[in-house]
Amino acid sequence: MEETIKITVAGPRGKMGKACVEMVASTPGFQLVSVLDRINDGKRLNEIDPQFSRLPGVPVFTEPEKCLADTKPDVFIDLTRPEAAFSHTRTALSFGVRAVVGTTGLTDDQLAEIKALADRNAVGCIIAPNFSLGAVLMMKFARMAAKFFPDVEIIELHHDQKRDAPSGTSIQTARMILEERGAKKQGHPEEKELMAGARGAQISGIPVHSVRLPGLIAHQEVIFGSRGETLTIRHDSYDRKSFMRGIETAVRAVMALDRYVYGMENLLQ
Ligand SMILES: NC(=O)C1=CN([C@@H]2O[C@H](COP(=O)(O)OP(=O)(O)OC[C@H]3O[C@@H](n4cnc5c(N)ncnc54)[C@H](OP(=O)(O)O)[C@@H]3O)[C@@H](O)[C@H]2O)C=CC1
Ligand SMILES: O=C(O)C1=N[C@H](C(=O)O)C[C@H](O)C1
Repeated sequence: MEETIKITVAGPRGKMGKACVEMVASTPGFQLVSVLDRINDGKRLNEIDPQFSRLPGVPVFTEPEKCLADTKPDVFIDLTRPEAAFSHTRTALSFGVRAVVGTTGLTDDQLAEIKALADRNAVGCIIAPNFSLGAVLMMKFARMAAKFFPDVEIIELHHDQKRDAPSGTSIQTARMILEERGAKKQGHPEEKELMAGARGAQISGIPVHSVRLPGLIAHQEVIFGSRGETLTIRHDSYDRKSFMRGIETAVRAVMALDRYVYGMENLLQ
């Protein structure tokens, strides 16, 4: 029989954290041993949200070190904010606790520091800007298409409570496209932006446009253009449950890892 995987979730009052707590609590072989919150130290999970009334015994911590030392998880999942995620993940890896990080907005320098720590300590760490299978396939299909359609723009659309722009998924999509076609200037060589931002953010020549509206969850279009045709690859998350299968996969995968992996596309070969 497989051993139970003990898990801590950081960000349990957040949109993703709530969905993740539900997933962990209802997945056979997973045990939620603690949650790490910004507030509510010393309380129980059922006291901070009635949604979790059936999980009365789960302790809430605000100090990562105490949380990890007292409850000894096998895997630490972070779904918070970039600065918190950076600090939490370094702490987890220093404690020898494997990490699965979904929080977006970490800088390249922060990611490099986390990678160095995970690899040096030989502790598994998976960071993914998008855990949904459809989004990972969208990124892979976009990389394939770029070989034949080098001109591309990305439109990412999210709920209006999202703090980071452009989204982690759109940045990773652009980077995967760049692996195939390299950096290049698109559009007219003398193009001028009459209003700042009109042509979006530029990732090595790929324009990325961010839309934030109530009613949306997480959506992205990758539009390729060529003579007389366009190809649009679109993905839509209509429910945060779409990310949970990937987090479950990442938790199982990180148990067998002794190094850093960025992106679910590197696990789903
Ligand atoms: N990889 C993926 O597949 C996905 C990634 N994301 C990313 O996940 C992150 C969370 O998204 P979402 O749930 O929508 O955001 P929310 O704002 O709904 O939730 C973030 C939560 O983190 C809490 N938090 C902030 N600082 C700390 C801290 N130091 N310790 C513990 N908790 C803290 C916040 O508490 P408070 O409000 O009190 O500050 C809040 O409850 C974002 O970076 C988002 O981009 C989202 C969807 C999918
Ligand atoms: O904040 C969100 O909601 C999401 N964030 C991730 C990102 O920045 O790409 C993943 C998904 O798009 C939802």
